[in-house]
Amino acid sequence: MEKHIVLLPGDGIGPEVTKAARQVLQAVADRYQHTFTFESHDIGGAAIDQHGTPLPDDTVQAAKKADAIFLGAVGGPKWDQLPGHMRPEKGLLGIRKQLGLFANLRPVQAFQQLLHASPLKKEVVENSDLLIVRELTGGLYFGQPSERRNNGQEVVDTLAYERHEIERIVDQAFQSARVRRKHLTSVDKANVLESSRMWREIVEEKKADYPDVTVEHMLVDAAAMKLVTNPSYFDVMVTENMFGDILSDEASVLTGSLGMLPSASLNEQSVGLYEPVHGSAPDIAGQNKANPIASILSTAMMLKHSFGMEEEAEQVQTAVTGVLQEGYHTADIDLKNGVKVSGSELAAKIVDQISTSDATENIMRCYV
Ligand SMILES: NC(=O)c1ccc[n+]([C@@H]2O[C@H](COP(=O)([O-])OP(=O)(O)OC[C@H]3O[C@@H](n4cnc5c(N)ncnc54)[C@H](O)[C@@H]3O)[C@@H](O)[C@H]2O)c1
Ligand SMILES: CC(C)[C@H](C(=O)O)[C@@H](O)C(=O)O
Ligand SMILES: [Mg+2]
Repeated sequence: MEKHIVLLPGDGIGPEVTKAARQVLQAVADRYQHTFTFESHDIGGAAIDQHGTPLPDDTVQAAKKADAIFLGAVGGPKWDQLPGHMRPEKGLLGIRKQLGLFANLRPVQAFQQLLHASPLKKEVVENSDLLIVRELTGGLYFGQPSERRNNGQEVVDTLAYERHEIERIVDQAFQSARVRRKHLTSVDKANVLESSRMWREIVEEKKADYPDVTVEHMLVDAAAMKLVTNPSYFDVMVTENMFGDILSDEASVLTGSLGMLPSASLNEQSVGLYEPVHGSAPDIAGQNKANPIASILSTAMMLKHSFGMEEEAEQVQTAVTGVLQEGYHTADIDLKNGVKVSGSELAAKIVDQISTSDATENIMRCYV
């Protein structure tokens, strides 16, 4: 198959992890005789420096024509003092909105090899395998007005949704639950927020269409607690944009590092942007310390969700697991008996497994 992939490396560790993602995609193309072509564009702080805007037009145009998009990360202290509309993060929010990427899938699985790397007890983390379905183009991130008023003495942000925006993300979550363990937890703050009460009503209406899925409602504060006390309770969680942002960083603790969590952002045509959940990590940028696994697993999501290449996606996941099994890890993973390597060394080991492994019968079920 021929596929054209737009790369948006961005800032901080973004370029380092994007390089790893590209190497993995190339290894998959070589192994399975696909042709993947790549084209890089600026976004975030890098785009501000080069073009004076966090989201140049040609980046959006290229992304619209691509078969899939990979994004590294945006942001950093260099641009933190810029006004809100000029910040690197606006580039990311802008591309999500312009491509209509409303469905953000964030799978979280505790790898057997890393159970001791979590600050949580092994017995708590074991068997965690959940999917956060985060609404990505509405809610508190995009509602208007969002401004300072009254000479800076007052401020407002707005949590707004139209019915159809909630319906489509809830449908997505039910569909995801259907192909997993058929247990959906809708997370909200219905004891306080009107938007959450409407969200609950819509989930209740939709459940008749998915009789095979068990659905429940949980308040976000309680969900945050249960996520670290009994994470294996959850299968699919669906929630508003901001709640999903916070819960997914919290959930990364189950895996041992934020550097492990991949994501896919899909629109109604299932065009996808794939990115690690983590940010630009300015504290370790340029030191070859960044864990590339979140990005590499994001390419597995791309292979599966945008290209329908299930076997290739499973191969990538098997390679990641294989390298972890051999004890290799980057500095963010706290393992006593492992072998600490740099980000590029870890990526090279994963690439090598993809290229040379003949383990097609021991291939992993693809959780991403
Ligand atoms: N999708 C994105 O582009 C994205 C996501 C989150 C934050 N950000 C931006 O990134 C900047 C930094 O934000 P932050 O520090 O709060 O969050 P962050 O995710 O960049 O980093 C949080 C912590 O996790 C570590 N970390 C993150 N990814 C890692 C990896 N792959 N390997 C090893 N360690 C890793 C960092 O070193 C840091 O200690 C901010 O400008 C923020 O807006 C961007
Ligand atoms: C950088 C920021 C705008 C972004 C978000 O909040 O969506 C990030 O935290 C994420 O999780 O992708
Ligand atoms: Mg986040």
